[in-house]
Amino acid sequence: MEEEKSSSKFKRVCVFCGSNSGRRKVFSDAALELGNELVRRKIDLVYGGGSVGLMGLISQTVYDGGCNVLGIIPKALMPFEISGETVGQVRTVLDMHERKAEMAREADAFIALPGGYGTMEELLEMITWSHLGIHKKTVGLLNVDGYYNNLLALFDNGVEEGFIKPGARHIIVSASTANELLEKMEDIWQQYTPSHEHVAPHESWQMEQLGDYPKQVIWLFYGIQGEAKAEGEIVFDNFPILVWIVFCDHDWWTTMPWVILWPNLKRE
Ligand SMILES: CC(C)=CCNc1ncnc2c1ncn2[C@@H]1O[C@H](COP(=O)(O)O)[C@@H](O)[C@H]1O
Repeated sequence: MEEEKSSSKFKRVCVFCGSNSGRRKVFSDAALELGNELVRRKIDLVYGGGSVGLMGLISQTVYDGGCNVLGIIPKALMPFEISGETVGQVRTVLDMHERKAEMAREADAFIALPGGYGTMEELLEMITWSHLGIHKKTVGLLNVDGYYNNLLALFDNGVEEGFIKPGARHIIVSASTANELLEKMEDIWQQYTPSHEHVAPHESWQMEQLGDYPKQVIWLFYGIQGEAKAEGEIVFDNFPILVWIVFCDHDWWTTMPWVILWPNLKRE
C-alpha cells in the first residue's frame, strides 16, 4: 500500500520542548495544538523520547493522529522512572551529543516549544549550526503567550551590540500559534542561505563527521545513502564498514575491532 504523502514541504519535524509541562495550561494547550497541526499537515515527529511533560503530550498527539513518531533517547535517560514510556519508534543513542546530531539529521526542520535549559540549549545549538552552515534547515520558535519574548529581545540586543550579524537574526522564525508558525516556516523554507565567507560549508562538516575516508568514497556513500533514504528503502548502514574493509585489506585484522564494535554503535 502506498504511504500517504505529507501535504507540507516538511516530511518530518523535530520538536524540542520541556520535560515539564509548565505551570499554566496555555503551555500544554500549545503542545496539543502543535501536535494536531503536524497531524493535519501529515508531518512526522522526531523528539527526545519519553512521555514526560510537553514531550509526552506532543508525541502522544502525533502518534494518535496516525503520523510516525521517532524518539531519540540517550541510554542514561532510558529507564522508565526517568522518561516514562515512549510511543512510536525508539532509537537509543550513547549520549546527548549523539542525540542532537541524530535529531538534526532526521528532521527537515526544527520547532521549539516552551521548555527549560534542555530546550533552550537544543534550540540555540540548531541556530548556531545553521549559522555555521552545518545544516540548512528552518528553525522555528513557538512563542506561546510571550514565553520567549526575553530571549528574542536578547538576540536583538546581540545584533545591536555587534555580536550577531543582522542577517543571522533571521535564522529564527517565530510565531505565537502553531498554524502561523508552520505557514511562516514553509514560506521561508530554504530561503535563508547562511553566508559562508568565513566558515566551512555544509559539505565540509559532513566530511569531518566521517573522518578520513577518501573523498570519492564519502561522496559515493552519501549519494547511495541519500537516495535510499529518499525512497524510504534500505539505508546502507554498514557501508562505512565495507569501505573500511576494502581500504584495509592489506591489513585486514585492524578491521576486526570495528566489525565487533559496529553492531553496538548502530542506533536502531
Ligand atoms: C533527569 C531528568 C530531569 C529527566 C527527565 N526526563 C527526560 N527525558 C528525556 N529527555 C529529557 C528529559 N529531561 C530533559 N530532556 C531533554 O532536554 C529537553 C527538555 O529539557 P528541559 O525540560 O527543557 O530542560 C528535551 O528536549 C530532551 O531532549
